[in-house]
Amino acid sequence: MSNIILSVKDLTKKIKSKTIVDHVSFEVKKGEIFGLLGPNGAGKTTIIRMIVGLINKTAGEVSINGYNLDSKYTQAMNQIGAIVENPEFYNYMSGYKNLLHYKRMSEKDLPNDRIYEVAKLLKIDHALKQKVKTYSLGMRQRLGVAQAILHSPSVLILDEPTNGLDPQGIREFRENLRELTKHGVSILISSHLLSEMELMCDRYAIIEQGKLIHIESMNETTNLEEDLLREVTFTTDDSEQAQKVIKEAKNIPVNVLSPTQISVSITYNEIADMNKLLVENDRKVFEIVFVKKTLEDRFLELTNQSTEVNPL
Ligand SMILES: Nc1ncnc2c1ncn2[C@@H]1O[C@H](COP(=O)(O)OP(=O)(O)OP(=O)(O)O)[C@@H](O)[C@H]1O
Repeated sequence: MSNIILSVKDLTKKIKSKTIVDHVSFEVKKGEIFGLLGPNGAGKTTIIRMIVGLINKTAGEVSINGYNLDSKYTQAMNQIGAIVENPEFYNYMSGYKNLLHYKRMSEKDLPNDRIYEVAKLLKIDHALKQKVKTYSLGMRQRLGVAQAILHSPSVLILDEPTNGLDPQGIREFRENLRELTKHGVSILISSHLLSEMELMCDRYAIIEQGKLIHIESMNETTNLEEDLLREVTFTTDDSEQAQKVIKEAKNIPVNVLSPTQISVSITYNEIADMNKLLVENDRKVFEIVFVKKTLEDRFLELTNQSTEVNPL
């Protein structure tokens, strides 16, 4: 069985003469959380709407768990669970009844136990008897995911799912999604919030003006071995002396940040040498801080934008 659950090839959407999505290709693997990241208007929602069959694509191919969206539409759709707009519920019915109603509409003959199973997975089992109108936004969101995965899809697709959630809600939601991946569900998620994507995704694609400009895995973003210059801060007993030692030995710029702190731009592999140099020249080194590259750094490097994307 293939490890690729969702495959998108040359997906394109034109509306009149405007190309909104331009030959976008990516793959989502089993059990991974894959992010579509990009500023407002980049085309993320349009990509998702094409994948879930809400709008027609102009060109390209989508297959979900091996089923081609064009030739095996029903089978492909059965593999998808999605929340593209805010999920709608019957507010005066309980969470359980909402899920039961949804289950009855499902093509699959699902056992009632499946309701408890998904509710437990999303940690709303304690609230199943309560009316949905009493649910917090976070709980409604989780009920939406429970509903979307009721029929055991291979891939869950979420468009900006944390919009409006508070930090605690976002955190819980993140944990819920991670839990789902442990049960083999793959997740495609879109967001313009860099920090959120950084914590949530295993891999992400950057979308800009309808084009996919880069795919990267989160470990690449924080890969310490790569040969890139980073800001490293050394806390020593004497900044002036430390600066002198480094300048004489290495002839590189040294910033004095405080009487005890200096910073230099070096690679990860040079940190140990720099420490040795300072110690051998009688400096006491108390702390070394290596500034890891964040997703925001990568985003700005790749897109050259001053950032429409909220860096929070
Ligand atoms: N039906 C349409 N007709 C014309 N233009 C459209 C249509 N749908 C989307 N667009 C345009 O396509 C571009 C991409 O929109 P899309 O909603 O996919 O972006 P997005 O990355 O999801 O951004 P957001 O986070 O704001 O939803 C935007 O410039 C939008 O105005």
